[in-house]
Amino acid sequence: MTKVHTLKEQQELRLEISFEETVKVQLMTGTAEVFGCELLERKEYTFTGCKVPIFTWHGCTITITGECTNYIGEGVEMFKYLNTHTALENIRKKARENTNLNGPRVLITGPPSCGKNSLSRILLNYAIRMGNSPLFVDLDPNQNEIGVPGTINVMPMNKPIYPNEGYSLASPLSYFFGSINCSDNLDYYKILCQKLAQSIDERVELDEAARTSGIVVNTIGCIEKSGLDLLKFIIKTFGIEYVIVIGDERLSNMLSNLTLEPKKIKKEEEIKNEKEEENEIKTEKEEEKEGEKEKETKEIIEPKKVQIIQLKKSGGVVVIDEKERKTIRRILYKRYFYGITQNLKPSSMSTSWDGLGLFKIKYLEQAPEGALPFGKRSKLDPINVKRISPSSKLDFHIGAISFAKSTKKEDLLTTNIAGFIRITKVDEKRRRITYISPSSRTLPSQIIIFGQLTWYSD
Ligand SMILES: Nc1ncnc2c1ncn2[C@@H]1O[C@H](COP(=O)(O)OP(=O)(O)OP(=O)(O)O)[C@@H](O)[C@H]1O
Repeated sequence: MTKVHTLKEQQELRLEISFEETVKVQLMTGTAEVFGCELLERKEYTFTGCKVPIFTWHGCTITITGECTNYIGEGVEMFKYLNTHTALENIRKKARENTNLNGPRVLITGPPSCGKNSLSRILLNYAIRMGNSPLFVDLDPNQNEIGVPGTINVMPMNKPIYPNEGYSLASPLSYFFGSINCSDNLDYYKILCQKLAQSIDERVELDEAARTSGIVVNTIGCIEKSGLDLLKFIIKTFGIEYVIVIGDERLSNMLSNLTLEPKKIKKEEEIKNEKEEENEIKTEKEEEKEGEKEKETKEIIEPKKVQIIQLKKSGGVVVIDEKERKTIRRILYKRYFYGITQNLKPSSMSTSWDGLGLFKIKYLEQAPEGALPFGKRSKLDPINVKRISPSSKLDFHIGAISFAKSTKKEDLLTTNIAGFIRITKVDEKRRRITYISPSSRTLPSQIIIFGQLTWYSD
């Protein structure tokens, strides 16, 4: 059954489509966008198992074919989201004009299901529409938008995130945490965040588009106690200058006094040399310029206050319960192995396990602080990995193919990942492993790391 919906300016048609239904959407007249990505007129978009807001700035007519819950709401928050984008765009403009300045480093936080991921998409899409190539950092191992669950990732974004396709899995830089909960090993999670942040700093140094476009960081929804400490750690590690807090004034307050240590400090010697070079008699204009330069250097050296931007949750955001999250994670694995539109067939391969290096990350139970004498930390190493022998216990496990150059613990745990396989069968008698992989080529590395991730059904 096809239904026509007419939207007035700044209204939003909100669709809630179950995993069993498929719904087709067509923009017939006017303009409309989904999470900031414009819909093309008359193009048919197919959605299944998701919540989709179709927003219009100036009014439109849309047809919906298929069964779903839907209603029209006022997209009042979109105006504030657009204002936020405009402010970020101004910072990018300044970065393009002045190589001493960088594009904005933005982090989005708030309680679970408040619209963090949706706002990340909106800000990324608006930035891309203006010709920027921001880096998108997804630090949520529970429901990672870029990679599979259990990973944290960064990806340069230079084409829109299409409404029914999500993020292309083209070239993310992935680190394998191996669990969907950061709290399973906070120390290890933090080390991976540091590695990711370091890679971003290196990229920003070399890539002009990344330098001026900045980064957008999506975080986990845990904001109490250790979650709050983790959030502060992430803000410092990634040098976040702008924190967008959705729908939680208390959190805004808790983050309000954060400062960043200066990253770029000009060495005294450098400054002295620059001054010596310019020891000629100066005109008034030159002196003025010099004053500005000194001010700039000073600004770089002084700790910078993190700015908090408080935004309201959109009226359309839907709370996702644990059962639905589980289904979404299964879909994310399926998307990895079967392609975004799930029309690819992964290769089923078999290999001898001789020559393979199989490792498992250990998630040690850490002694609660209260159980230790005051001021003492547990002596157990919280970050560990051990070599394992293949056994049928590995069936259905997700294995990360590591780029590690050695089997030293540090290399295994902190090297980025080439991709993933899912073990389908371990034949202990014949010493062979059967697995599926999105690529039919031989494994790019013999080192495979397992965590706690399994995927049972296709
Ligand atoms: N305006 C809207 N209308 C309808 N659905 C929406 C709207 N905004 C967001 N949603 C849906 O609400 C759900 C929750 O939003 P989102 O995933 O952005 O929240 P989140 O804070 O990132 O969640 P979490 O961090 O807990 O995983 C998603 O399914 C999203 O598609």
